[in-house]
Amino acid sequence: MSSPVQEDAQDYDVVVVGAGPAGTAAALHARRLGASVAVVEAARVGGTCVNTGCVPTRVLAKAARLVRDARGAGAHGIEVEGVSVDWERVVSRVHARVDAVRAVKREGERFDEAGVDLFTEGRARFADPHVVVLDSGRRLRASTTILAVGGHSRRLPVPGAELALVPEEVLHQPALPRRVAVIGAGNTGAQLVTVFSAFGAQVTLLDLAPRILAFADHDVSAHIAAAFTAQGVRVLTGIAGVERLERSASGAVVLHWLDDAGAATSDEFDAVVMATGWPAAVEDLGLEAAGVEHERNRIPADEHYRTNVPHILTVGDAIGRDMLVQAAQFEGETAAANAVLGAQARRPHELLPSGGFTDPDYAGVGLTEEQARRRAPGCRVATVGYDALDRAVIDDRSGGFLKLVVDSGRTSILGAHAVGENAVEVIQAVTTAMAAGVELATLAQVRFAYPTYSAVIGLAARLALSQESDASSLH
Ligand SMILES: Cc1cc2nc3c(=O)[nH]c(=O)nc-3n(C[C@H](O)[C@H](O)[C@H](O)COP(=O)(O)OP(=O)(O)OC[C@H]3O[C@@H](n4cnc5c(N)ncnc54)[C@H](O)[C@@H]3O)c2cc1C
Ligand SMILES: NC(=O)c1ccc[n+]([C@@H]2O[C@H](COP(=O)([O-])OP(=O)(O)OC[C@H]3O[C@@H](n4cnc5c(N)ncnc54)[C@H](O)[C@@H]3O)[C@@H](O)[C@H]2O)c1
Repeated sequence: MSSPVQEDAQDYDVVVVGAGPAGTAAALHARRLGASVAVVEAARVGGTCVNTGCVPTRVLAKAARLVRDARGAGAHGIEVEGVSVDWERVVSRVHARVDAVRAVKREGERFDEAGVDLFTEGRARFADPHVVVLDSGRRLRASTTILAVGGHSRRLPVPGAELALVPEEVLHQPALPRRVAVIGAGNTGAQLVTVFSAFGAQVTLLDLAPRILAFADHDVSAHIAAAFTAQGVRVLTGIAGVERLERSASGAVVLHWLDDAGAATSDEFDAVVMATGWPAAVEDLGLEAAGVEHERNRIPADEHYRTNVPHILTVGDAIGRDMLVQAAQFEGETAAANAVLGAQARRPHELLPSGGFTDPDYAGVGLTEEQARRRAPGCRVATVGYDALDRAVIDDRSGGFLKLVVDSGRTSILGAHAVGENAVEVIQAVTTAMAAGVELATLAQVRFAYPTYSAVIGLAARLALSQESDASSLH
């Protein structure tokens, strides 16, 4: 498609819109490949992950874990008195840690050092298929544009939704709410539940889906739901819908919903948080002016990250597929190679470990047991409970398990799913083995340092190799 003449526009080989993990990776890689590159960021460099997503959430998860450990210290003979949460200081620490991570990542400086022009003059929107205009009026013309605009939280379209918080607003609250409803039991909602619950709030978790963490392996989802319930969280899955929110005379928020039997129900909360999804930031991007087709929640892309307009690519959360940092970075680099070299690269492999920092942690990689039973008939499953793991017993953290899903010949690992202390790190170790093509028999012979959580991998691999029928376990 030829570009109309724009005398006043600055020319680049590649313009990247959005400087989150996907856009940053795309811009730096395109520059490494020799392109002239501009990156446009409307808010803070680093995007959702470092500024309002993974990093703040992880700081809160650490604080929640400290509260739990302080409350449980008596069992170790250590008396800790008067554990209380100073919300203001928790929030200050979150901001300080975000700044510390930003200082290490140095994204702005890295653009500068690499020779990438960074423009932070507001939002970019297409004027035509080759030109974006910034809020400042600056015009950038590109041979290729990579859209790495990410997504945003959303309020449900129900009356009174403005009374609810979205996740990034939690830190703006002047005080810790005492009664909290979290709507949405995905990764975001589940992590908020652990934080609020550890900090002493009464928490209700609601979801339309029949189970929490609906994308996770069934056993993971069931274990986390049971742990939440044991911690005093009210877990309401399969609700028929949220109807409306109102302000009560006392200033509380009244949430009205239809329960799993369709009956009208309501309760009062000090805060209602909507963690109900993450649509792509397509509003006001001028996609129509560029001829880029999009859906309400995402910008569709082919396996090479091209939109329907071949010189406009899209990566990261905007595609609405994996929505994880570890996916965004790979996608950014792959799209940059396709943009600059005219290559037809795809993502290197399908393995994408992920997890959440709830109490207990959960994580997974590859096929869930349900997926494997559909796609790989005869597959086998070996589950080892943390109660068979010395380190977990030593630490008195024996709730949890590692499940390995292997092929019918007991050669390849198809998936791994864990709940419990250090579950995310355990799954990362299995992912490394899977990515290296390590066979089950080799994994079973790996020596694991004693006493470690990752030793559960060796136990599960040996169980998977030895068992005559599947689904036996060391629980
Ligand atoms: C609460 C929370 C916790 C999370 N925790 C984790 C975790 O632990 N691990 C994990 O892997 N993932 C986590 N995620 C997901 C992770 O943050 C995203 O997958 C990742 O940030 C996606 O990167 P991205 O570059 O595609 O988008 P983003 O990081 O959202 O970056 C997009 C950027 O584009 C900018 N932008 C948008 N439109 C325009 C425009 N028109 N002009 C200019 N700039 C624009 C935005 O300002 C933003 O900076 C979490 C998400 C949330 C919400
Ligand atoms: N630790 C991590 O890796 C991490 C943490 C947070 C977010 N993320 C990623 O960010 C993205 C967004 O996550 P998220 O949890 O915000 O969204 P999500 O889309 O993953 O989950 C939203 C949940 O809200 C529920 N929901 C939607 N409408 C509802 C309604 N009307 N009533 C009740 N429930 C309703 C859905 O059933 C779903 O369970 C995901 O892809 C996620 O993987 C990752």
